[in-house]
Amino acid sequence: MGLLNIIREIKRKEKQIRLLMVGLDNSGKTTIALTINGSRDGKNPHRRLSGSSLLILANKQDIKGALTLEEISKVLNLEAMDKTRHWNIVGCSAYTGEGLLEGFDWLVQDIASLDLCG
Ligand SMILES: Nc1nc2c(ncn2[C@@H]2O[C@H](COP(=O)(O)OP(=O)(O)OP(=O)(O)O)[C@@H](O)[C@H]2O)c(=O)[nH]1
Repeated sequence: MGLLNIIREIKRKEKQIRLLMVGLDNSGKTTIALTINGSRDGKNPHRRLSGSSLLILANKQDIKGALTLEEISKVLNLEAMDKTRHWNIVGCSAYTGEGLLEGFDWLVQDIASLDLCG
């Protein structure tokens, strides 16, 4: 199922997803939000993050010399994360759109699977 279909399905079921996007200054958060859905961005982070899905977008992969996923995983020590945490790291470019669908597709599917279990 494509991302748009999944989003439509969630809307049809009147479900809401709270998305908190965190990143370094100038990392491309706004550009990703604009590329994905137009002009909305999240300025109201929700406090209850426990049990939430974590998607790490390694943006600007179109730039030569950008850190690889392996390098970023190592720096962030992702493997040491709590094993109950659902997480994924995806390389992307908000300029070309590459990887964004894959990343958000995983996020939506993962949230849907958590919802079914919970
Ligand atoms: N080459 C390249 N540049 C990008 C990409 N995404 C964003 N940029 C550029 O990076 C700069 C910062 O992008 P923003 O989307 O404003 O970043 P931000 O994370 O919202 O920045 P802050 O508001 O400082 O937190 C802009 O000049 C964008 O055009 C990308 O995938 N590739």
